[in-house]
Amino acid sequence: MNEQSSDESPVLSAKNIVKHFPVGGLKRGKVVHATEDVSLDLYAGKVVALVGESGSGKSTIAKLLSQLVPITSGTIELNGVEAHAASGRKFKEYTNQVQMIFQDPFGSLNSIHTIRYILGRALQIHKRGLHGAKLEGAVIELLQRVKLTPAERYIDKFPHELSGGQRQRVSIARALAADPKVLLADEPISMLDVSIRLGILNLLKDLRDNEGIAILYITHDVASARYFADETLVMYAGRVIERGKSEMVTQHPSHPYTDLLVNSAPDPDSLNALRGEAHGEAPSLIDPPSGCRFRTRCPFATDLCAQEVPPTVKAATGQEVACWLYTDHPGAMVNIGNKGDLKTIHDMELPTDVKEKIAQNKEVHS
Ligand SMILES: Nc1ncnc2c1ncn2[C@@H]1O[C@H](COP(=O)(O)OP(=O)(O)OP(=O)(O)O)[C@@H](O)[C@H]1O
Repeated sequence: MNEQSSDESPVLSAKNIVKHFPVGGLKRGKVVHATEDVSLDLYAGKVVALVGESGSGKSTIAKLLSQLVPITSGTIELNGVEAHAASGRKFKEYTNQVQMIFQDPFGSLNSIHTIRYILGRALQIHKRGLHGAKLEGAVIELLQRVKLTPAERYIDKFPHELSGGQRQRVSIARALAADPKVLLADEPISMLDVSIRLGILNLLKDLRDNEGIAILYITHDVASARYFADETLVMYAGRVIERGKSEMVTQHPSHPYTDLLVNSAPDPDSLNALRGEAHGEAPSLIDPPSGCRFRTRCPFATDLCAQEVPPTVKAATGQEVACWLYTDHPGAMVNIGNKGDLKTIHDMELPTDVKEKIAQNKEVHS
């Protein structure tokens, strides 16, 4: 499933995780199929990006991996041991190793406390018995780890006295107070000014490279996944539809949806503006399409795509892709195949009507 050597074990591993949220009101008794059969592995010193448009299930994955919400089925393993961390001591042991960083550095820090208090409190939660000069030293060390230096300049400030980027650094420092093995970063830069985003990504890169922290990086932004992540997983309507080395997934997308996503960059959410239009409609997750969930928007869809969920196969470009086009099935419109001839949907000899449909699709989405 990934490019790691087989003797290296993942720190955090999700196997076939499913999350169905019950819905109320008129649709009582039904469920939102938020994530379906998602597997992913996070390794020490590696970043995995999860990309996809809004509502594709990215945040749900982060919440499941952080044990903030229970999984419907599947398993989560931390250091090879199945994790059931619903509450109490086990939950604390789990969160000592797996920490989340949230999108909103404005809302996630309590504005009535100083940075000294916020970080000191986090340290005391995770390391009992720390106080006095040792606690002060540990707070300063945390500020240094997130490059808020000299630490004395920041330690007595309140969150509202800091910039968005500085606040996000404090949020990261708070997560580091636990000395985690894994950081789950849910859109950590999307609310920040464009000019300071790179600084935060570079800080996370340093934590990956120098401290060996495993990072899940959730983003809408394909370009930042390419810059920052070793591996990229693309989600569509709750399913992973493509995964592989970030460079390949973002530069040579295999799945028709990834192709659309990459070509709608820099703002994949422009896709959302199209909801309701023929080519842009994202499917309902209460009654998701049968078979491939992308088939309602896909120029290559055939009856087969409606009948069966496509298997995940290896494309010639190395990515794993869940699409009938990459199989030899006679029911697929064409077989791009995984036969080693380095073809993707870009260099296909396509029927004119399909070419027109793709062009129309891209025009609508650009
Ligand atoms: N607590 C909940 N109850 C019911 N449905 C939920 C709940 N949380 C999420 N969902 C639904 O699950 C689906 C996936 O949502 P999720 O927030 O994981 O997507 P996302 O890709 O992270 O989107 P965004 O980028 O906007 O955060 C959506 O249809 C959402 O409405």
